[in-house]
Order: sequence, then C-alpha cells, then structure tokens
Amino acid sequence: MTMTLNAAWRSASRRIDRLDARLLVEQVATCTHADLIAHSTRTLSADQLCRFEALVGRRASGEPLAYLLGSAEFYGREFVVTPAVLIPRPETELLVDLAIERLRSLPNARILDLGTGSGVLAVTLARLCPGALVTAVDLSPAALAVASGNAVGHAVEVSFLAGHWYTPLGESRFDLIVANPPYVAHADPHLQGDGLPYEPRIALTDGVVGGDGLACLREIIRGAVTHLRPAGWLLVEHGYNQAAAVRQLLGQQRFVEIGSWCDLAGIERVSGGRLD
Ligand SMILES: C[S@@+](CC[C@H](N)C(=O)[O-])C[C@H]1O[C@@H](n2cnc3c(N)ncnc32)[C@H](O)[C@@H]1O
Repeated sequence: MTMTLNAAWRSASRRIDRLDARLLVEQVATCTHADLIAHSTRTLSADQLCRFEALVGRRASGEPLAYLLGSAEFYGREFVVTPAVLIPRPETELLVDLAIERLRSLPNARILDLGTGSGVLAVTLARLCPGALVTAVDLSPAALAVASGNAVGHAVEVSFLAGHWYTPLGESRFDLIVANPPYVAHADPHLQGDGLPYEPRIALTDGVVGGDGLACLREIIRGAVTHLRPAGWLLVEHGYNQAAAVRQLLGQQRFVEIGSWCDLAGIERVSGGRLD
C-alpha cells in the first residue's frame, strides 16, 4: 500500500498533533515543509508508510517527538538527542542568557557545565564565546557520547569528562559554573506523566526516597566554592517551587549578589550568585 504525503499527514493528524504529524511525514519522506506543500501528491512508498505508521503509533502512546525525530532545538540550533539524554527545555535557555551577560567582560573565561546531557549548554556557550575554555561533566557515558557528537556537529571544542559532579576535575577552577541538574523529587507524580517516563531517570531526579529533590543542587552549590575562581559565578536551574530553598543554600556558602531569575512564564527557574 502507498499513500500521498498529504493523505498520510491528514490521516495521522486525527491521532496525533497536526504539527507533530507534519514533522514525522517530513522526516520519513526526507523532505522539507516547502516540499510537502509543493509536492503533496508525491507518494510514500510501502516501506516509508510502514515506518511512518510506526512513528505515529509511538507518538500516540506518548513517546516524545524529539526522540522520534532524533533532534531538538535549543537556543536557535539543532541538537541530536537520543533516549540517553534529557530533551532540552526552553526554560534552560535562560541559563545561557544569564551566562552570556556575565561572560561579556571575560573573553577567555573558563566555563564548567555540570550534568551536560546532550551538551546543549556547553556547546551553545562554546559557540557564543569563542575564546572560552569549556569543560562539561556527566555521570552517563551514553549522554557524553551524544554531547561530544553535538560538539563536533557545531564545530566547537569542549572537554568532556565522565564522573560524579566535580570528581573528575581535580583542583581545576572556573570563572563560571552552569548546571541544570536533576531536581524533581523522587515522589513527584509528574515523573509518571507527559513523556517523562521516556527520559533518563538519572536526568530527572536525585532518586532520594522521601527527599525534596535538592540533593544534587546541595552538592553542586557546596562544591562550587572550591571550584570557582575569585568572583566567579554559579548559575543553576531548579524546579518551579525551589527558588527560595536554592537561594538559602547559596546564602549558606560564600556567595553574594544572590538572585533568582524568571523564565518566560514568569516563574523563578534559575538562581545563582557570585563567589565573594
Ligand atoms: C536535567 S539533565 C540536564 C541535561 C542538559 N544540561 C540540559 O540542560 O538539557 C541532568 C544531567 O545530569 C546528569 N547527572 C545526574 N547525576 C549526575 C552526577 N552525580 N554527576 C554528574 N552528572 C550527573 C544526568 O546524566 C543528566 O545528563
């Protein structure tokens, strides 16, 4: 059986979001949106149709579109994503904005990205700050393989290290540390919904039974004091209801200019401070 691109798109739009259906048709037919409009009577082969139906079925079951497409957009650039990495979120772009503001006067800054996942923060900062020296750490070797592929794809150099937060870094110190660590509490019901069961558990939650989700943030904030250069900045992403707790953690260490910043929805999602 074969089907025109347009018919396949319309038929899938009855089961999944129309835009998702369009992107999946374009993926299977290896065509652009313009091709889809101009050549909508082109047919999908039986093999393509079979692959398309399988993808639509997976999307209808809740599998995130980014894993089906194998890519996601972050800060205006495309990144390869696989189920080994968290799908980058728009609110994480706020971390980039805040980092860039602080790096303006530091053209050769040393930057550390903790929990790099797909490498979106490390790679984006390396692209935007060509003189910077960027290091990125993750516990997951599979995530690091995706991240280093993204660094090659975006033609930047990042030193990727495997290990637990600061452990692989020795005594190195940085001008700026960014981190989007796992911060969803282990018992949070959101972990069961909206595509999250498909994402790596290690990227979402610290796994502490009965915990508040802040175990990784506590460790990162404590360790930053010995891995920042004087006057260096730490910027961390956190949950929608964790800003006050994170500011308190920063206040317990030698941080000044402590603040929280809102995402586009007006929710405090990034907090940070400068080492005194
Ligand atoms: C929320 S994801 C962030 C990924 C990426 N930075 C982003 O913003 O899309 C958190 C990442 O932290 C990593 N991670 C979890 N525990 C870690 C640990 N103890 N040490 C280093 N990385 C860890 C996970 O593998 C995951 O890639």
